[in-house]
Amino acid sequence: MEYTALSKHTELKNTANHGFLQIENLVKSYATPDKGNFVVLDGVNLTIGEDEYISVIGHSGCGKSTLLKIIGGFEKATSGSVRLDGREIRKPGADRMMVFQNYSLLPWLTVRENIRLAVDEVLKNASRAEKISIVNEHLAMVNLTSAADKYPDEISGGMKQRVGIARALAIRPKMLLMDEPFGALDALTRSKLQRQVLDIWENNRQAVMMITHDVDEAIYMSDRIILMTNGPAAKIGEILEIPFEHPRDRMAMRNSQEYFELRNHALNFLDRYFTSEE
Ligand SMILES: Nc1ncnc2c1ncn2[C@@H]1O[C@H](COP(=O)(O)OP(=O)(O)OP(=O)(O)O)[C@@H](O)[C@H]1O
Repeated sequence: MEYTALSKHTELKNTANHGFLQIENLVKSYATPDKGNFVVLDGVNLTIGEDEYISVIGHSGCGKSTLLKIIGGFEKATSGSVRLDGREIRKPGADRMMVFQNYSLLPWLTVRENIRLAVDEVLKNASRAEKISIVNEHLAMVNLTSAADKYPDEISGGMKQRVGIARALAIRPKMLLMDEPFGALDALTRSKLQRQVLDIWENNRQAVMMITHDVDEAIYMSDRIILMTNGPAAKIGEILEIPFEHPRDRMAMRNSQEYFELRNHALNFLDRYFTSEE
């Protein structure tokens, strides 16, 4: 299969002024009992702007979640540096919130209480009235006001994911880190929630890094797509710039020649790496 070169949209290294999150020469390896040192990420360089929506795509096991966890402060880099707003990331912090695929809600708390707990932990100096107002605002933002007093096992997967997103946004992080946030949802719910997340982001822009396996989702939502090479020792293979203005019209985008080219380019990249492994 021929690999289309979209040079106007791709770059191997960041040269633009996106310096809110700065990742330099990031290496992550694990000591294993049988195979010695196992290198997962081998020299990742990336900078992201404070209001940019970034997606990360790559084959299973290439280290996408590891990258996100290092930015989240849950894993330590073996070498290299990761800075947010000029400060080295060493541990988790309220400036970065994670949204996982498996919801991770506390089952003994209601929807409202799950969001309130995060607000209480992070916004310690806010008054009670302010906290109530923040929780209500974020419940409304994801259309969950009427489900506020239900427990996680009384609501659907899409609703649970909306609680996770509302909880993450309620503490007003500088950066939102999402690990396949729509992966467990049916196609219709997925599409609605993608739109909802974009609506929220467009009204209140912040830095977002989202892992996905879905090229269409990545093109629809992101400003840039990070295409990872296969692991072990994965790196950034290419960065694909998505030129469509926000807010985006999914149907109009999909019918454009440019969308078709971007989609093929990303799929060919993934195919090429997949084939080279065989
Ligand atoms: N604590 C650990 N110890 C040893 N190896 C690990 C550890 N955590 C992750 N790995 C390895 O690092 C590699 C990357 O894992 P990671 O979960 O980041 O990949 P991924 O790209 O997110 O995969 P997927 O798309 O399947 O979720 C895998 O080979 C995994 O087995």
